[in-house]
Amino acid sequence: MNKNNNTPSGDGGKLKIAIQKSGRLHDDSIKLLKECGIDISNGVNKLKSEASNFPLEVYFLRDDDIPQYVEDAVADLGFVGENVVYEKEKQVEVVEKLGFGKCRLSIAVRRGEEYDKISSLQGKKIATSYPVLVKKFLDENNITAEIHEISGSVEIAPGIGLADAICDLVSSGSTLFMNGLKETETILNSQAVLIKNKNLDGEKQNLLNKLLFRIQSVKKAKNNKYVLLNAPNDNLKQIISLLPGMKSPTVLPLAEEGWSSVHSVISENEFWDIIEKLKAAGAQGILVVPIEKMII
Ligand SMILES: Nc1ncnc2c1ncn2[C@@H]1O[C@H](COP(=O)(O)OP(=O)(O)OP(=O)(O)O)[C@@H](O)[C@H]1O
Ligand SMILES: O=P(O)(O)OC[C@H]1O[C@H](OP(=O)(O)OP(=O)(O)O)[C@H](O)[C@@H]1O
Ligand SMILES: [Mg+2]
Repeated sequence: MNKNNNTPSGDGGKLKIAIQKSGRLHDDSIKLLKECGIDISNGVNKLKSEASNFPLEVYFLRDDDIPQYVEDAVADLGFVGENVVYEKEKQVEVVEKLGFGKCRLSIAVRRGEEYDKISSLQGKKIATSYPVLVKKFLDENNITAEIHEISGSVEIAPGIGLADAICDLVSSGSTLFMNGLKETETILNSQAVLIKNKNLDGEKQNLLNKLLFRIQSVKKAKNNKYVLLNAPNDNLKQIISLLPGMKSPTVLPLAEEGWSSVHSVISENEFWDIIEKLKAAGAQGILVVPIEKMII
């Protein structure tokens, strides 16, 4: 592998990003690039695509292979789950959490089985596709157990006598439930992240900074709502004090005397709390609008 081909002369200075070809992260990865204003054609069975309006080339790969490709500078960047990044232990840098592909890596045992604490795993056989992370977890807790590596359908293992316990990804818990298992320990909380090669040249780092700026603007917008409301002037001060806004709320007079229209931005976390207080303070006609991009 020619590691020097990530120079401006090697590939015209284009950033190369690896995303999952198909599976849980594929659609959200494409969607995020789109929301960043990057148009890529995504034809069926196409393994490589070029953005028409950003110097970016997209490779569609199995998610397990992405950290290796990024370490080797075959790709400069990747969108991949933290679970895969930390299992593969490749020399890559995690740049940004992306807010999708949220799940956890958990130990589970048969529902009827007694399980008090981690020591219940002592001497047991654990089936998993994450041997590195499971070994680390067991070592940290001074547990000796046998790890049996399998590449998929992990939840079936206890039911067919292959193992006493499993360690696999969980989100809704329905796969565990349907296989008669109960979750007993979470060993990692995971979401999709942006990873980068550790030796990007200056030109590619500049492009990455541009992409990152767009990603952060999209993420911020998703975490905030634009709120418009009518406020009686008598209570205007109190209502304004409840609203953070990007600098401070916008206040405009309404046609009806004694009333103002107030516009502001509220973060998702404190949204319902603030709305309740606004209502109590006399705000009326509250409209909540999604924000597409947020640049501070
Ligand atoms: N149930 C889930 N909910 C949310 N995110 C998940 C879930 N399961 C997996 N993920 C995340 O999505 C990633 C891809 O999951 P997927 O099941 O598509 O992987 P895969 O079968 O290994 O795909 P590939 O064919 O690319 O190897 C996981 O590594 C994890 O980060
Ligand atoms: O808690 P849940 O919401 O049920 O999700 C958990 C399941 O999701 C993932 O598999 P996926 O459905 O992606 O299929 P795969 O095993 O083919 O990768 C994971 O490996 C679990 O089996
Ligand atoms: Mg995979």
